[in-house]
Amino acid sequence: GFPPQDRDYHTYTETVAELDKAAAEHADLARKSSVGSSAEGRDIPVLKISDNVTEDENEPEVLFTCNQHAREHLTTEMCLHIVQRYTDGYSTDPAIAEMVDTREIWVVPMVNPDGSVYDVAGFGYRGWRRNRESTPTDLNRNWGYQWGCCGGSSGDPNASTYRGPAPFSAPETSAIRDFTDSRVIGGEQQIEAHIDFHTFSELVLWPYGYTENNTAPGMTQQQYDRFARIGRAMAASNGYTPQQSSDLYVTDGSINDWMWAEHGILSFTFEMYPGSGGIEGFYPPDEVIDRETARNDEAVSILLREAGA
Ligand SMILES: NS(=O)(=O)N[C@@H](Cc1ccccc1)C(=O)O
Ligand SMILES: [Ca+2]
Ligand SMILES: [Ca+2]
Ligand SMILES: [Ca+2]
Ligand SMILES: [Zn+2]
Repeated sequence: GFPPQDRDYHTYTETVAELDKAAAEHADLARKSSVGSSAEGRDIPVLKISDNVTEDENEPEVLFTCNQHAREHLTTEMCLHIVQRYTDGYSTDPAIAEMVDTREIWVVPMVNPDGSVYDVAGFGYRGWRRNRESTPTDLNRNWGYQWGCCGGSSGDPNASTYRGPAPFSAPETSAIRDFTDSRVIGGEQQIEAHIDFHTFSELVLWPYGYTENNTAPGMTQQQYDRFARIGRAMAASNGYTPQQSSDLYVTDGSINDWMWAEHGILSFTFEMYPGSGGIEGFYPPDEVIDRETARNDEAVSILLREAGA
């Protein structure tokens, strides 16, 4: 578990309990289900938030994924903050109620539960990034669009950016893939927009990551411009720096490239607080959780509104 001075961070067990609590306290708005299991057999839960939550209504759907990278624990808090805000806030905030009534929101607070558990299981933080397969995979290099194409990942099983032996070889990425594929109804992908939360550097990133070109097959200038416009609007609200992800460095097999190219989902990465630092940047004190999760409230609202536009 977390050390006493950081006890406000949620462990896997506490995260699952939070989702169960939200579903129990707001049975009309929130329902927990599973997208599958991790390498070590942990359930990977997803919470759906919407009015008439047991009905699949014809409303734009939006996905939030967190904690692909084990040590990036602030992202789990970000997803749990979204859960809390859009359930508890329903009865008090008309803008929240409007979004919950007219969208279907999916939240996956822990994509990589095994890695998250492992990172805090020792006598101090382990700085762990990948999953906990026998040969650990960097989940954010294991997605199947342009997998391993372009020097944006490693084929070395010992490397921190090891892409795995094949696309979707990791149970965690294949679980989220299957869930996303299942949201194609009548030939139409119901999910319109997505944010994958990471730490750190305070950035809003959009695809493609595999190429430094702004346009490429499956990304026209108009589509790029829409990513940039929305990315810049979100960054203006939280003070992060907006850029194409390959402006940072080239990555291949990232979640964003697959979500966009495969499903046409407006998919962003947020790199949260802090803006800079060394390994300690992955472990901000729990005192910053409330401030640094609420910092993204407006950006989340922007994306939810854009999904219905
Ligand atoms: N969180 S991080 O330190 O691993 N950085 C991310 C940054 C990133 C995220 C999505 C596409 C390209 C790059 C990574 O996957 O390398
Ligand atoms: Ca503290
Ligand atoms: Ca609904
Ligand atoms: Ca629906
Ligand atoms: Zn990350």
